[in-house]
Amino acid sequence: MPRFAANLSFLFLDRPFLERFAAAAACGFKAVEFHFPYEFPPDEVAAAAREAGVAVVLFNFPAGNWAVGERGIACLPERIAEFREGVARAATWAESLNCPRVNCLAGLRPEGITEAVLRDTLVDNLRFAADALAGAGRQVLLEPLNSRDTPRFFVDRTVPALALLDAAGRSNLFLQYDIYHAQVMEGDLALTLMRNLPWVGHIQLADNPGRHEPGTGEINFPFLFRHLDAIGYQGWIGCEYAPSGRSEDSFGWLDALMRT
Ligand SMILES: O=C(O)[C@@H](O)C(=O)CO
Ligand SMILES: [Mg+2]
Repeated sequence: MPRFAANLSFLFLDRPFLERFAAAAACGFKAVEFHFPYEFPPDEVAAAAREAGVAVVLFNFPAGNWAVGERGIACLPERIAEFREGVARAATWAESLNCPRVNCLAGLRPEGITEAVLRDTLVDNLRFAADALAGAGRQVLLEPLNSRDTPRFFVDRTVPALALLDAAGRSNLFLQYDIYHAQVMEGDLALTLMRNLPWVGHIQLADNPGRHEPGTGEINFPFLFRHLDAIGYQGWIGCEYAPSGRSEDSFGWLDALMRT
C-alpha cells in the first residue's frame, strides 16, 4: 500500500496555510508536502507540523516570481546566484522541518538562449544543490511539468529529465514523477515507472483531465497503486490535485483503497 501525503498548496485552501497541517491530520494523513514555505518562519512551520503530528516530506526550492508566471530559475544563466541563494534558504527550512527532499523546478525556456546553455546551467545547478544538501542526507528532485499547462517549461518529459540527472552525476539526485504531468505529456505510466524506479524519489498524483482527485478522469489509479506495490516503490505519493469539491470530501478514492 503506497503512503500518501497531502499537498497543502492544493488542498484545504479554505484556511490559512499554517492551519492546513491539522486539517490534513484530521483527514488521516501522516505526512504533508507543499510548494513554498518561505513566507513563514521555519520554526512556525515546524511547530504546525509537530502539533498536527505530520511529517513534511517535500517542498520546492525558491522558484522565482511565481505571481508573474515564473516557474523556476534553475536553467537560467543570469539567475545562477539567485538559485544558489535559494538553495541555502531551502536547506534552512529543510533542517527545521526535517524534510528529506527538495524539488527543483527548471524554469521557462527564454528567447535568445541556446538549449545547450540552458541545459548546462541546469545541470550545474542540480549538481550544486545536490552537494549542498548531501551533508544532511537530503535528496534533490527534478520534476518535469507538462508544457500544455506550463508552455515553454524546460523539462516536460521523463527521458530528458533522466538524462539531466545522469549528467549531473550525484547519488542524491532523483526524479519527481508527477503522474498528472506524465499522463498529459507521454502516458505509458506503469512501464515508465517500472523501467525507471531507481530514479524515482517522489511521486505526485492528480487525475486527467482536470487535475482533480483520482476517479474523476481517465487514469486507472487502483491499478497504478497495485503496480507501484508490485514493483517495490517505497516512497511517498503527494496528493497534488485541485479537489472537485471540498477537500475533506475528495478522499473517497483513498477510503476505498484502504478498504481493499
Ligand atoms: O506539479 C506541480 O505543479 C508542482 O509539483 C510544482 O511544484 C510546480 O507547481
Ligand atoms: Mg507536481
